[in-house]
Amino acid sequence: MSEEANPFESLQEQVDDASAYLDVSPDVLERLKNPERVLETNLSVEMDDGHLEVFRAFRSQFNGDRGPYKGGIRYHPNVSRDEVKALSGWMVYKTAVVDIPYGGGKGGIVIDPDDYSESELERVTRSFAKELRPLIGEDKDIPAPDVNTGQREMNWIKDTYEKLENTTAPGVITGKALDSGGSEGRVEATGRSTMLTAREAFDYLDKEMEGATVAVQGYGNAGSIAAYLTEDLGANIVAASDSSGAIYNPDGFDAREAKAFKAETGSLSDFDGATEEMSNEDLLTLDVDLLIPAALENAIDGDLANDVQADVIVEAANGPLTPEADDVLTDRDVAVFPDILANAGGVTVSYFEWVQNRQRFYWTEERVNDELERVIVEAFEDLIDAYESNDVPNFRTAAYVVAIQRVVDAYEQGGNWP
Ligand SMILES: NC(=O)C1=CN([C@@H]2O[C@H](COP(=O)(O)OP(=O)(O)OC[C@H]3O[C@@H](n4cnc5c(N)ncnc54)[C@H](O)[C@@H]3O)[C@@H](O)[C@H]2O)C=CC1
Ligand SMILES: O=C(O)CCC(=O)C(=O)O
Repeated sequence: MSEEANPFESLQEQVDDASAYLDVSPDVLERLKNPERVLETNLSVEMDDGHLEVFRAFRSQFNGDRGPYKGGIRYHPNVSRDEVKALSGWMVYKTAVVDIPYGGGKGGIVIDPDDYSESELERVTRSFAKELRPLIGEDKDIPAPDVNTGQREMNWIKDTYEKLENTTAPGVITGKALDSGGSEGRVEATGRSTMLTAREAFDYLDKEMEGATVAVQGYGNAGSIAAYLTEDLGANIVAASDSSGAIYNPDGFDAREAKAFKAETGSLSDFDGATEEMSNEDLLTLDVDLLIPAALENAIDGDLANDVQADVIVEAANGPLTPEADDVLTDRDVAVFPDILANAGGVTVSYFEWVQNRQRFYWTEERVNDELERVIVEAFEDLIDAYESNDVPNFRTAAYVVAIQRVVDAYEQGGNWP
């Protein structure tokens, strides 16, 4: 196994690769590769037994040329400054490729939420919200969920912000519960964009989705929903994994039942729809029609990429392939459809949530899903146009060509400000 890639360096390499196909000056390129600012703070929080614990937390505001900074907040022991910088950069190019009026940001706390009670997590989250308060706002920076955060944490942040500001501002954060100003369809939105990208990709590549075999790495919000929506298209989910291991059934299993089993027991192991258990690495190298990495960065590195047998990869996770893996898979003609499009449903429906919050007028789930489908299909078409009209090596570079041009246009149209 090669040395773990630094996600921030991976992002920078992706931007460099695509900029070579565009007329971008070296100084503008520096802007495109580095965050505008990063908050790094220590949260001192009282635990249930009275002792104080300190948690390192970050918020990176990468680029705001196209609108307010936008992006999730992650709770994970491996959160680092460089990871948050990378994730915030990917948000810039994600919001640009689907052409919604946002920049990119991301935050995180170094914490394993499984080790803390709900009241401790609430105090940690409210403490982070207090630190974030000067930076965030409905027109400034709008956080959202990511790994290990969801409606509960978003509601705590909204409540803290509104109390400190003595106002109502539901659009300060997205991914909220419905009763707190959330949007229909947000919970499913990330997986839905992965399904839509896979559907469009199979169509473009003249592949049949009916009966296609699918393996999903990471069976959380993004992965499990991508799995059952792809199953609804006629595909056969044959393997899935979470942090405790992978399950497999060559004849396929019911993706919704697997999700319900994990929700009930906390893991996929012993799910009776599976015929065998396997390692996470074995799942990633299964001979399937479609592989959906939906866990964390660097799931597939250059070494493992040589063993990947899937025909098509659609990335639900952010940054699951290292640049070396990309090179190997490009050489091996494996079609990779990138994260910045394939998981953009989350931020797109976050945008719809924010629009609804600003208008105090709420949409039906059908309207949300129809608008999301329109956005993803149009973005897919833009990506294919860029792929076919530039001599780019793969779909990722094509997506960045589209996205970078939009960010550069917005920056240049802004004129000079010292
Ligand atoms: N939740 C959202 O709206 C969005 C999430 N994403 C990305 O999707 C990915 C997953 O996020 P969520 O589904 O929200 O998180 P989640 O916390 O709901 O689920 C993550 C899943 O990955 C599993 N996992 C962790 N390490 C693993 C490993 N080494 N092998 C296999 N499984 C492993 C966990 O057990 C869990 O089932 C992340 O890269 C996130 O940034 C991207 C866009 C939006
Ligand atoms: O919903 C959002 O605003 C951002 C979701 C997110 O963090 C992501 O797309 O990686």
